[in-house]
Amino acid sequence: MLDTAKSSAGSINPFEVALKQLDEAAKLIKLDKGLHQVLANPKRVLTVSLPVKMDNGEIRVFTGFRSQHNDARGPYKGGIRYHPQVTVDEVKALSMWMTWKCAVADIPYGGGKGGIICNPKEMSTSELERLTRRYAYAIADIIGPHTDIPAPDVYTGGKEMAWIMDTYSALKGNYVQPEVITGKPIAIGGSLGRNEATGRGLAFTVREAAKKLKINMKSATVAVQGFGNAGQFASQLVEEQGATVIAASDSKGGVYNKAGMKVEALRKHKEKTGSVVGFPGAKSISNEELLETDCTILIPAALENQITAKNAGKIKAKLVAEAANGPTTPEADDILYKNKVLTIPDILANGGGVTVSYFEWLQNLRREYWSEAEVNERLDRNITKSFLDTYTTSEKYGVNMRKASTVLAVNRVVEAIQLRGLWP
Ligand SMILES: NC(=O)C1=CN([C@@H]2O[C@H](COP(=O)(O)OP(=O)(O)OC[C@H]3O[C@@H](n4cnc5c(N)ncnc54)[C@H](O)[C@@H]3O)[C@@H](O)[C@H]2O)C=CC1
Ligand SMILES: O=C(O)CCC(=O)C(=O)O
Repeated sequence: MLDTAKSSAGSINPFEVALKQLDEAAKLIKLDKGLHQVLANPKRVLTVSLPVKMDNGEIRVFTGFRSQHNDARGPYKGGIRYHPQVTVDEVKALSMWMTWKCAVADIPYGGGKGGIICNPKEMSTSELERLTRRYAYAIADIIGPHTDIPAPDVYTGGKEMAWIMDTYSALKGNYVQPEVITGKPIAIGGSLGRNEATGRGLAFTVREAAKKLKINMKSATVAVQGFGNAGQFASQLVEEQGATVIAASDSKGGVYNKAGMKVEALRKHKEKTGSVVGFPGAKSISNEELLETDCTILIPAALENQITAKNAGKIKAKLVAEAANGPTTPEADDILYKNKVLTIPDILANGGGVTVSYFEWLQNLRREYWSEAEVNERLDRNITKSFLDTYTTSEKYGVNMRKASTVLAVNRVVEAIQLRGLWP
């Protein structure tokens, strides 16, 4: 049953979007009906109530979720999102996209995702710690180093991962188990390069797409929606390839300067003021206007359902590189394809994060530490291959990159299901 509540990203239900994308891929590869059903349903969705004592002494009960979509290729893997409008269907969609993402990256994981309905911006650090530990306690029996390995997502990061690792380790044998979670601070087993990995992977896919489209990165202009972990590093790394960032935004609004804005200066401004808004020399724009900016590369790096049938026809970029999960609806995909805008889909473009999470997990299991150069080289090799695999699939089927990446992923997951014999 579909949840009718709004998600973090508005009124379009992300799970309906994910199901439609699956339907389209299933049609292209003439997928068996039973297997289609298997893939349309997460294997398990856990909802938990999380009582937390707030700083003022009141008890508040939060709701949390963990959706485990498919583990045919390996343990469930995926981040945890804190947002006031998280819904169960959003988490289900995100877990399905994780299954496809890990298959496109060809790393041995399935897909999972978690979320808590809360507003972390209005909570103290100690309230967030009590909430995170309560959540870790509530999901401890379904996560684990070989079953389900969480990671950061919107409004979570190293500190939440550290609390989850600590709570899980204390509960399950009382010895340190860093391999239960990725995206940890370096001092407790995090990997060098993980913090930048989503943006770095995206920049590698942009480099490859620019070659195909014959875009000269030195004269390319960039608009980035969402200036958090993914958006900041993505824009910094495309800037390093020679491009100029002319528009950026966050939840409070956006800024535009035709002459360009240095990413480091934008980051410092956001660090100081809490937003990119008010960046010296730039004019204010809305998040909607940012998407329609006249630029070469558009990087949606915030939430789902930003490019829809309403505004897709107004996108002027030649290339859309999706750092966010689910920023484009299927109707908008068709419009962009018709208008010859190349979209590097989320499950390919932002796969750098989970790929380096995989490297972190390997390092933890072996109690090893890799250099940042080694992490980045491996990421480059891996994501470049995924880009080329997807591009070849899109040519083979004559479809856009989203359909190609979903077909590639579904074929890989189905092969694993069939070999293992996991029939319904
Ligand atoms: N962090 C990671 O490793 C990965 C993140 N992603 C995806 O990237 C996207 C962003 O995640 P992170 O950067 O990790 O989160 P974050 O919490 O670091 O940053 C989120 C940013 O989005 C902005 N934002 C929130 N609502 C917005 C709105 N309505 N319009 C414009 N901006 C808005 C926030 O102000 C913030 O700057 C999400 O879709 C996430 O699922 C995907 C793969 C990996
Ligand atoms: O690093 C990971 O395990 C997953 C990150 C994530 O949630 C995502 O790719 O959407």
